[in-house]
Amino acid sequence: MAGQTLYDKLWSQHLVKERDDGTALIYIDRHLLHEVTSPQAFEGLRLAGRRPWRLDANLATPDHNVPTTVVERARGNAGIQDPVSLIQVQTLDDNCEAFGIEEFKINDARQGIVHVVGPEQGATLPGMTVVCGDSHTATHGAFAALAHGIGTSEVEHVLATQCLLAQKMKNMLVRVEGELGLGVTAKDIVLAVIGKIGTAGGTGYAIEFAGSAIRGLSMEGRMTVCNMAIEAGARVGLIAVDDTTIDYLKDRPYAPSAAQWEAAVADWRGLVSDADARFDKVVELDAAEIEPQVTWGTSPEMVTGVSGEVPDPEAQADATLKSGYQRALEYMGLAPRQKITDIRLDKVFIGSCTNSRIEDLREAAKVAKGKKVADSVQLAMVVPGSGLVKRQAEAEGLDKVFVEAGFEWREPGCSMCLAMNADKLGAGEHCASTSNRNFEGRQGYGGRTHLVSPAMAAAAAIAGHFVDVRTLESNRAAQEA
Ligand SMILES: CC(C)[C@H](C(=O)O)[C@@H](O)C(=O)O
Ligand code: SF4
Repeated sequence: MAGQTLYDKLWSQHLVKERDDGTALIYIDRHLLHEVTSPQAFEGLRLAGRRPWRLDANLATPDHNVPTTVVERARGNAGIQDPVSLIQVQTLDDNCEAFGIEEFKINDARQGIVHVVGPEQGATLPGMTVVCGDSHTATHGAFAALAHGIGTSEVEHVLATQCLLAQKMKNMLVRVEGELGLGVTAKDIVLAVIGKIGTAGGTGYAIEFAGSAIRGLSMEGRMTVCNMAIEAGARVGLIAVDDTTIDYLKDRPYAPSAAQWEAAVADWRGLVSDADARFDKVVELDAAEIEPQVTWGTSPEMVTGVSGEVPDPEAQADATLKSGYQRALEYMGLAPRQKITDIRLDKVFIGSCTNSRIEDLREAAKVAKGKKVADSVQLAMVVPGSGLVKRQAEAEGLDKVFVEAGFEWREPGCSMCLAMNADKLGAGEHCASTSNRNFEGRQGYGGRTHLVSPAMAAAAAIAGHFVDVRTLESNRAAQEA
């Protein structure tokens, strides 16, 4: 028998029962909750007279609907101007209180985007099944956890039973070998993967990311990669356990300690695909060939290297592709063959569960240090992923670097990643954004999103248009030498 993939191992370790038709019941170790997808689930429990099955498996925090300005946040929930957002956040608080679920409320220092908070607390651990009513739960797979989004009715089911009806996925291996160029990051890797396989390329698969370029990433970088597996169509992204994983988790509040830590680590070491494991599909990329990526269209697969240009729809032989490109260029207000570096920005957003961790902020600050945001950029904002990321960044003086350069330094939340709170793009505005989705209206009605890495976003804020961050990096390297 062939060896097992990491996904196969995680699946079989959590399988409660599998039927002949392929439907299965799996056990869920960790359930994360936020205000958008939990209200009806709690209501369902209430109507059925049920209680959560295992309280300590649950952890909640509001993120999508929270305001991010200091003034509003100082007022707690009362600072939420939008009535619907206020109801959502207040309902989460009330439900967690009523059912006894731990919640990091709006002004708890540990509050933040649920996918930043879980790993930061060590609430996400290798070998776990992790679910949340949120598609970017794929992020947690960076820890060799089987993690994916679920719908609201499933949130209720998990709350009530700690189990989930699931179907086994196929196995895909995305191997990225070699060394990344200066200034090229995890975000560029995952955008390049999506550019290569498309937004439906991973449908039905659990993607394991492997190869020397992936092993060389920090946990922050690995989370960025797995975060966007869903944008490649795969509900699950995974990375095997190694020393980087283990070092990150040591002494985190929810991680095991003392003798239990040693036992856990011994166990976690086995969370790798066997050498003879078989994958249904294998995709390979050469890290050295990956440029800083910029999306030009209205889907993450509409992406190219910064040295490239907007494609010409007329040059597409495929009729569907041609009309898709035409529509995207029209919405984005871009011309065929326009150089990527000629795209001018109105706003810059550094944040979201893709890129709001400490390393992301460090990379952006490195670029912004001693520079000024271009006059033509109306708003450049940095939104840390959690209160603890914010605190760490302030301890390192990153907030000062940003503020001196003309960026706004905000309170943690999903912010301008999606138009569910006060931070929005106006119609027609171009935004360099470190988030993960760029479809029409994602950041505000008529808004035009360009997905990039934190360093690329910071560089665009300074220049007022996209610039190749590698030229800045090589300048700096030359100066330091
Ligand atoms: C609101 C939530 C259900 C949604 C998701 O599932 O991903 C959001 O987080 C997003 O990024 O679009
Ligand atoms: S930061 Fe964006 S992608 Fe992440 S959970 Fe919030 S809205 Fe979804």
